[in-house]
Parts: sequence; C-alpha cells; structure tokens
Amino acid sequence: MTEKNIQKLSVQGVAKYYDGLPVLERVNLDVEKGAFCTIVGASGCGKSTFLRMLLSQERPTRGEIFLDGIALPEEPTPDRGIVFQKYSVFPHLSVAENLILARELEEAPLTGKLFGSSRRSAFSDIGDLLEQIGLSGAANKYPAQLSGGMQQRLAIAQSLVKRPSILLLDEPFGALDPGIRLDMHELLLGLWKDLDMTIFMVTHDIHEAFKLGTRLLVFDKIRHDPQAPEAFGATITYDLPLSAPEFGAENTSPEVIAGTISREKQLPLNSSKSNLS
Ligand SMILES: Nc1ncnc2c1ncn2[C@@H]1O[C@H](COP(=O)(O)OP(=O)(O)OP(=O)(O)O)[C@@H](O)[C@H]1O
Repeated sequence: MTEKNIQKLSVQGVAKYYDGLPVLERVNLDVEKGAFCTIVGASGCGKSTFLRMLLSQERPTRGEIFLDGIALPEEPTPDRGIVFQKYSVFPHLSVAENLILARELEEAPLTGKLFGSSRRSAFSDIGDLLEQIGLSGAANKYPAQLSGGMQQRLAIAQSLVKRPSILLLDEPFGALDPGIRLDMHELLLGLWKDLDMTIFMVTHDIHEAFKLGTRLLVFDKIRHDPQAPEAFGATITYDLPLSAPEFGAENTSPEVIAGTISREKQLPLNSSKSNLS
C-alpha cells in the first residue's frame, strides 16, 4: 500500500462556536481515503460549518483536524475542492474560460489573462476534464446559455481543475429537477471512482445519502435544554457504513434514520431544503 492510499482525515474533539454559542461540539471522526461520506441533519445544525472547517475556510474553536497526521493548513489549498448548491461560476466567462481562470490567475497574477501559446496550452489541458464532465460540446458557451444541470456540471468541473484528493459538496443537487439529479448521481459516482477522491457531501435527501454514500454521517444534538435551545451544539450521532450489507440493515433504513433526526425539525424523506426550513 502506497503512502497515498493510506491518506486519512482525522477530526479530533472539534467544537465550533459563533458569538459564544456552540454550533458543533465533540465531533470526532476518522475517514479513510476513498470514502464517500454523505452528511444529513436538521437545518441549521452545522453541516455547512463542518464542510467549511474541512476546507479551512473556518477554524475550529476547539480541537483539530488532521490530514495524514498533519494539522490542516489555515487556508484552503488546492487538494480540497468545494461545490455549493448555488452555481458559483462566472457569468461573463465561457465554460472553457471558467475552467482556465484559476491557472490564469496563478500564471499571470497581474493581468489575470493568458495569451498566445500559454492560453492554447491551458485550453488543451482542460480537454479531458470537459469530456469527463460531459461539457465538451459546450466549451464556448456562457453559463446563461446552459441548463441548471449543465451549470452545476461546470461548477463541479471547476472544483476538479486542481485535481483535489478531497471533494466537499454542499447540497450540490438541491436546486435541480429529480431527473437531472439522477444524471448527476451517475456523473458524481463516475468521477469519484475515476479520480480516486474522498468525498463529503451534505444533502437534505436521505435517499440520495443512502444511494451515493459508502458511509452516512448524521449530525444532531444529543443534549437539549428546552429553556435554552442554543446551549448545546450538534455532533455526529450516527456513523453508518453503507457498503456493508451485514450492518443491521433493518435498523438503518432511510426511514429509520430520518425519524431519528432532530425532534424539532424532522428530515423529510422526499426532501428539498425548502421542506426543512
Ligand atoms: N459565520 C457565521 N457567523 C455566525 N453564525 C454562523 C456563521 N455561519 C453559520 N452560523 C450559524 O451556525 C449555525 C449552523 O449553520 P450551518 O449553515 O452550518 O448549518 P447547516 O446544518 O448547514 O444548515 P442548512 O441545512 O440549513 O444549510 C446556524 O445557526 C448559523 O446561523
């Protein structure tokens, strides 16, 4: 086994407070390279905050997160990509231009633009990615000319330009129609296998979580004070290996898990985020 294969993400005793109030507390987790962790939990319980800490966009208030035994850097680095629910692409740039932008900013920090052979080389280098993501026929189109699904494909492609080993997805398909979602599931599973990534994906759709994940993480509060609902943070209350069929399947169906989450705001089985709020 090579060193790359044993890459592990370790979350140790992490808590996150905002304005003195806990959002997350006592979060402990070890994830092997190549896992596909789906994350569910009631609205506002800290799932996005958890992803932002994995990205180093936020620092834990307490505890530490390690990758291969080394504390995560204080800033986001190219080995971790992220995709949000809302398309994060630049509307004034074509698909191909969106995808070479990071390289342009890196190689030409003053102008933010490559010219001549450097530009041609940058376009040529994203050819495979465009193919993989199913956008090679749309390289010269602008985001406004793309469907929602294609815009989200572009957002995913953007997150993959730097070939991250960890991909963070925050409700990436929440705004898409059910049929398009199914296409995106196929796309994502293919990319996960081909690119050998570890994935953390927040979803409000419990069936999506069960379908895609090799491991399901449920965030919820274990301590409640009815007089002070904000007194305690959420933690990981269930950590289920989904790819191990012998693991008490009758106790771990989507219905059972949805029923366990948050007494105030149950996770709907056929969900979209708007159902939760
Ligand atoms: N930068 C911030 N400053 C202050 N409070 C914040 C900040 N970011 C998040 N919060 C608060 O932390 C809590 C958790 O937010 P977060 O977005 O992580 O929850 P979530 O589980 O992802 O919610 P949702 O499912 O609705 O997207 C919320 O109460 C939110 O208002």
